[in-house]
Amino acid sequence: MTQIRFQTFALTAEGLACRRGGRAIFDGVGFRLANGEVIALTGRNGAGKSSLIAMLSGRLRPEAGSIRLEGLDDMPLAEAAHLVGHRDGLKTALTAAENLRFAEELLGAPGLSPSEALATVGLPHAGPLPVGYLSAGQRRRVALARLLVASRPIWLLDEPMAALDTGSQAMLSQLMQGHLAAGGAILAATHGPLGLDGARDLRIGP
Ligand SMILES: Nc1ncnc2c1ncn2[C@@H]1O[C@H](COP(=O)(O)OP(=O)(O)OP(=O)(O)O)[C@@H](O)[C@H]1O
Repeated sequence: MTQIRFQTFALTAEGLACRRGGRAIFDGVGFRLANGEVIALTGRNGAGKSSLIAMLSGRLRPEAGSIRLEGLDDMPLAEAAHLVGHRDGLKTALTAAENLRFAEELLGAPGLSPSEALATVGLPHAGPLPVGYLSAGQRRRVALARLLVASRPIWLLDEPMAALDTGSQAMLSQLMQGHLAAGGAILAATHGPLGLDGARDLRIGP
């Protein structure tokens, strides 16, 4: 049985509005996300899914509305959330293990070691390889392995299944299930199924 790792928390967004390049992208977006919950963020291309994730990770200011994290001893959302964006954010000249060591030091809250995390995502031999040598799906899996080297309660994932083959998609569903069972929460922008029971749909845009 999975052990609960995370304290009680609730992330609440109300009346969020987004404007980019002078254009209104969405407004009136709200949700509540607490321990063990998952939200599948859906909407057409350009609806603003990545923009909403950027707001939640503190990289983009909402035009209106509020984002509030309660619990977790008043930890700021930027420290509680783990972002895997749709660009993988890896340093291509560094090896897979070096990328994960970098993430471990940057993000704190140690989880698995880089080699354990790589084995978990099915890349046990990729540690010494420069990330630039890896395929798109393998790079994606290294990016997802960052979720495991630093233990943070809220996962913000932008198109996490992109570039993954069927087996890797199943592996990711299992990782997400484990995170939820440990008391974590997930908000994932997606165009397809996440393979998780009980995911709530949050659709933005027309
Ligand atoms: N830095 C920026 N400056 C101006 N406009 C931007 C910027 N980034 C995104 N946009 C615009 O904001 C809108 C929302 O983009 P966003 O990437 O959030 O959509 P999305 O729902 O994630 O799309 P997709 O499904 O294609 O990934 C788009 O019209 C996009 O062109």
